[in-house]
Amino acid sequence: MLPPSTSLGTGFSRVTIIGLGLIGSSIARAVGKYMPDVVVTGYDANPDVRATAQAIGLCGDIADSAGAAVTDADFVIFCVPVGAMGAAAAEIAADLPADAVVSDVGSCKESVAAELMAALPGAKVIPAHPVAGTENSGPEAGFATLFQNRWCIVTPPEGADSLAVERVCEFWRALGAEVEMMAPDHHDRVLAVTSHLPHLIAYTIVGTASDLEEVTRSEVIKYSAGGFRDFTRIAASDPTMWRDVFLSNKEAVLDMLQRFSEDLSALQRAIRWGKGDELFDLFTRTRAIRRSILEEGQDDARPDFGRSHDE
Ligand SMILES: NC(=O)C1=CN([C@@H]2O[C@H](COP(=O)(O)OP(=O)(O)OC[C@H]3O[C@@H](n4cnc5c(N)ncnc54)[C@H](O)[C@@H]3O)[C@@H](O)[C@H]2O)C=CC1
Ligand SMILES: O=C(O)C(=O)Cc1ccc(O)cc1
Repeated sequence: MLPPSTSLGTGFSRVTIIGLGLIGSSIARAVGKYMPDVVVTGYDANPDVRATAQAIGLCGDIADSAGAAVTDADFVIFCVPVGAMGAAAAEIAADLPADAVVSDVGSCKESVAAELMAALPGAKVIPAHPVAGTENSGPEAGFATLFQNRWCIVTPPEGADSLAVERVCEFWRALGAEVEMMAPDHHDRVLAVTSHLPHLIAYTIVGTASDLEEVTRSEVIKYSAGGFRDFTRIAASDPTMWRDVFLSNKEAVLDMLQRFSEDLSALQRAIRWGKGDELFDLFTRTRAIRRSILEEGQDDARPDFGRSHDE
């Protein structure tokens, strides 16, 4: 039997969020907005973050230990950097109610699922990844509409409790996301090319520009045209979070990087030998991909892409 029904049928009435940065605070705000009957408890290892969360009234209660945050929970979501998932889960192991569902929002799924299941043997662990975010971090960066019309990929382990899977899917739908199910290793390969490699390229190009001897730093800032500016936004993303992503999704990222390097070398040759048709053909194909993304309607939730935090 499900507990008394809450809004939109997730069955969850007491949600605990561990990690109150961009994603944790966005979930807290979104639950407050779209599931007002659900009680939200938050915890963050950083006392300054807890104090800010308290001051801005992020959730019903801010606990002062991870264990205390979960004692009454029926749904616990880890929103900490992927390298901190195992340690954060170990902290709640003694206090997690037996029937609670556990999930996370980590950008890599195979390693995170393994760490959560190892730290919480017997728990109903249903990992997920909302493919929505910004370059900002911290509890004040979050906003309730972050997940609206964005994908959330749910990666249930083999033999997962199907009711728990459905409740996690419903939770994300209630926050406005579209849910897709995927095997964790496939998720990690798809995200390696669509998210992790682009971040690596942005970090590299901004680093390269700032290391150039003959172009001054102020010239880079002054003359940065659209393309470079877009890279600087991505390269401003949280260093801890992205260090952890690359170390956790090492195999898939290295594989995609190898393919990327080969394609880059081919472009290098095309430029060197004046093969304009090769460049033109590639740029025509890539323009079509951009147009299909826009037609898909997975528009960007960031405010500087035409939406407001307060929507
Ligand atoms: N930033 C983004 O755009 C997206 C991030 N993610 C994933 O969401 C997770 C969180 O990312 P953000 O919210 O952006 O990071 P953030 O840096 O804004 O927040 C992370 C919070 O976790 C806390 N924390 C670290 N270790 C902890 C521990 N052991 N126990 C409790 N709290 C702890 C930190 O103090 C910090 O407040 C990461 O796993 C990331 O891969 C997923 C989708 C998008
Ligand atoms: O800000 C951006 O461009 C992003 O790509 C946000 C993002 C970062 C990490 C994720 O796992 C999902 C989304």
